[in-house]
Amino acid sequence: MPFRTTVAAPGKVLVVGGYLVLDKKYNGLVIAVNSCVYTSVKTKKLDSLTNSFKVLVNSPQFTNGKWEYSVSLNTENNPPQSNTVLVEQDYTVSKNKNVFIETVLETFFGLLNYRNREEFESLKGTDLELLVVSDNDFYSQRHEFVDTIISSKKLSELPKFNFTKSSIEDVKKTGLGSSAALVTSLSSALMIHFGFASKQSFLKNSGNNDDKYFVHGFSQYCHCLAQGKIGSGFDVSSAIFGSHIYQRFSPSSIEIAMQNKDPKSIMDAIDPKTKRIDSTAKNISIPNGFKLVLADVNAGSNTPSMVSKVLQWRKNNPKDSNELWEEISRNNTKIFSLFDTLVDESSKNQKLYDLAINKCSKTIASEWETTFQTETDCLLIIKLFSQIYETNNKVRKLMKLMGDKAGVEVEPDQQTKLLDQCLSSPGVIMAGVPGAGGYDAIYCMCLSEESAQLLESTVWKVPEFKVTPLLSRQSDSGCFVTEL
Ligand SMILES: Nc1ncnc2c1ncn2[C@@H]1O[C@H](COP(=O)(O)OP(=O)(O)OP(=O)(O)O)[C@@H](O)[C@H]1O
Ligand SMILES: C[C@@](O)(CCOP(=O)(O)O)CC(=O)O
Repeated sequence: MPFRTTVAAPGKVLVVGGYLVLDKKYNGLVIAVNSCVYTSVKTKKLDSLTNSFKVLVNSPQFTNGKWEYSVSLNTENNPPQSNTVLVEQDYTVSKNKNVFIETVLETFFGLLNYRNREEFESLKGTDLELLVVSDNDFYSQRHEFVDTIISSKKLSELPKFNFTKSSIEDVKKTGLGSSAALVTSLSSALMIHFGFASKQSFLKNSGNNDDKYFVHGFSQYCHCLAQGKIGSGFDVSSAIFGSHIYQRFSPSSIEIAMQNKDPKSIMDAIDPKTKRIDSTAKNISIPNGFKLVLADVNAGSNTPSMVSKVLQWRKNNPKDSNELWEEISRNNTKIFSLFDTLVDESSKNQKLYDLAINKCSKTIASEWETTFQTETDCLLIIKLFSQIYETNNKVRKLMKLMGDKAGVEVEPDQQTKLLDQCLSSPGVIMAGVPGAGGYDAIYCMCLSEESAQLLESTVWKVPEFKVTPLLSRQSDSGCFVTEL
């Protein structure tokens, strides 16, 4: 067993396919970002043997960021439970539960005991020390600044893994999927540390493999169990596999395991050989030069209630909702195929592609075709850029319409105003509310670093919009082993 195992798992942005990705018939574009949650697992030998072993979790960015558990065999005899594992929190250390950490630990040590009782028993006389830290973008850093307008330069000068001065329960999150990244990094680190998966399978850019599939299934199961519901799972999928076109898994693939919670049912569900967890992660490249920029808008939204209202509307209006979702899906798919076409065009003629990027990054998207109609050499590429801009705006309108019909502010009017302003800034090709939408976040896709900086120094500085930039950018990588 290694001395210490550390895994980083990225946060996410669901750029295309919000809500539709809940239905296996549709898919979505999820982009992994370069902000990660890191979990480090260390085994500490003790001098004495005890009847259980301790797991000590430390999340130093939070005022109450410590949880302690004792792990032992369940000695209940009515009915006999000798093959189950007990994970009991020591509430003198922290009175609050961390359901995501506890669920992963219970599930993991149940599998460890199921695989090899002696190995489980051998853990007595050791402690397991877990360190969990997250890149600053996962949590609002507004507490560090007195002025309301916060620049990315000031954010970049903060210490890494900055103390939030808040409890984990009260911290304002930014929507990057902290629980999915936590569950994935913790699950991966434990599985590698105890030999359920190989370190080699999780080297950066190691590609997809059976070990990743296995840890993906385990992480999806734990995340759903901890949340008490089965979402689409796009966030755990991108935490494992990075950016891709995601199609959800069948909820039935983990329902029995979630009911029984026994190691055999769990292993049956997540076994890489049977591929019962039938989600797909199709690689997609973000076209050269496209820069994803994110911002936290100082307002909140309640994703679960938004999701339930939309699904209720869909249930009550099957014909209308199917027609609308089919139209949204056609446009989503058009964006995916335009991305692929642009990737081909840039590989065919990088010089011409870069010329088109250079021209369009200095002009507002609505004027590209008229401004450059005589630029015959790169006009094809410019028309492709325009199609992405127009198609994404069409998707925005259709998603806003869906929200109006379902009584959900998917793209509230004030977000519409902000997004339209963003698209009036030179070089901004796409803008939208990611995932479930609402008031709390926006993304933009810019054609150059300069256009991203201009956007931040103009539109995002308008006090009315209450925008705080995030530092995250798109990343190619899913979770990977690293050192802290
Ligand atoms: N660094 C961390 N250390 C320990 N637990 C964490 C950490 N980050 C997240 N968590 C766990 O994940 C929970 C947040 O999950 P929740 O489902 O509320 O948000 P989320 O949808 O993942 O949020 P967001 O997408 O905004 O990041 C926290 O309450 C905590 O239990
Ligand atoms: C609305 C939904 O499709 C996406 C939610 O995305 P986010 O948590 O708002 O980033 C729900 C889901 O896919 O589980």
